[in-house]
Amino acid sequence: MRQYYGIEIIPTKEPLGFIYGKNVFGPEVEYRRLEDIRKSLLDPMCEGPEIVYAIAMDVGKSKDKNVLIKKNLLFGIVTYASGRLGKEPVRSQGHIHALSRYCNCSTPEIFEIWTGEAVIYMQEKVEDNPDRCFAVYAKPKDIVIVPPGWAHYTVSANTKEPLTFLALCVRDYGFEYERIRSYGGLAWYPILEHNDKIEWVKNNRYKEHDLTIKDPRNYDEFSIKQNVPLYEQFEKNPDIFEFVSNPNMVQRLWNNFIP
Ligand SMILES: O=P(O)(O)OC[C@H]1O[C@](O)(CO)[C@@H](O)[C@@H]1O
Repeated sequence: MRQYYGIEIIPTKEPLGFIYGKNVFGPEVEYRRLEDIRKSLLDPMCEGPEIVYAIAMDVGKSKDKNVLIKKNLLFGIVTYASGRLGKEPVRSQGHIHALSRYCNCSTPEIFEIWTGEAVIYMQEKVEDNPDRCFAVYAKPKDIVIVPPGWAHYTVSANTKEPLTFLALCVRDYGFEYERIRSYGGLAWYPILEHNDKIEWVKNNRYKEHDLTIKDPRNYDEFSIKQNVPLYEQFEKNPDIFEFVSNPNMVQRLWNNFIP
């Protein structure tokens, strides 16, 4: 893993967290505990690991810190506990990106899966009609973009190998939870069926809606390549990621966006 992902950050299981390599900076992890995320789960009373995931926001190579600041970008890394949340696989609670002060708009996020398997679930709106809902099934090396304003959560889809992913977002990130919690979560819940396969259950607090299940795609229009480490792409050409902190510069690409 170290060789491929272009930056030396090693996920640890006990305690859940990270070891940073030489010349790599990163903070103490923050934890999301089961108690913090219950309101967005299918069964808010479910049993599961006490600490569900560990997050380090603002990691990178020391040499790149100034560029990250200048471009108003931030890499975060997240690693998940094993286990399950009642019938659901281990997953994040889900959020919408709050408005950034710099662009006065919500911002996108780019995910790169490192270990395990992920489903990146996303829906256009958190209203009675959530509009389009997608579940993108991603494996190590896959890159997935979540557009500005969409609500999303990330599922650890392989019960045998917990998920770790890198994400690129705006530096002044903020998360909105209240609307999601008022609906008891997002419009679809993943549940683990026989053979640990994921099935999708509608959240009936939303009106009639569909789910599109898909694989990751190429993002040629953003000049982002699949199968080239995200961090390496940033090192080579940080300019291509300016749309993350300034999504309005590619406004036309967000219309009818398919992840
Ligand atoms: O707000 P939640 O759903 O607990 O998840 C927080 C994590 O989600 C991510 O934004 C990925 O969506 C991480 O970068 C972040 O730390």
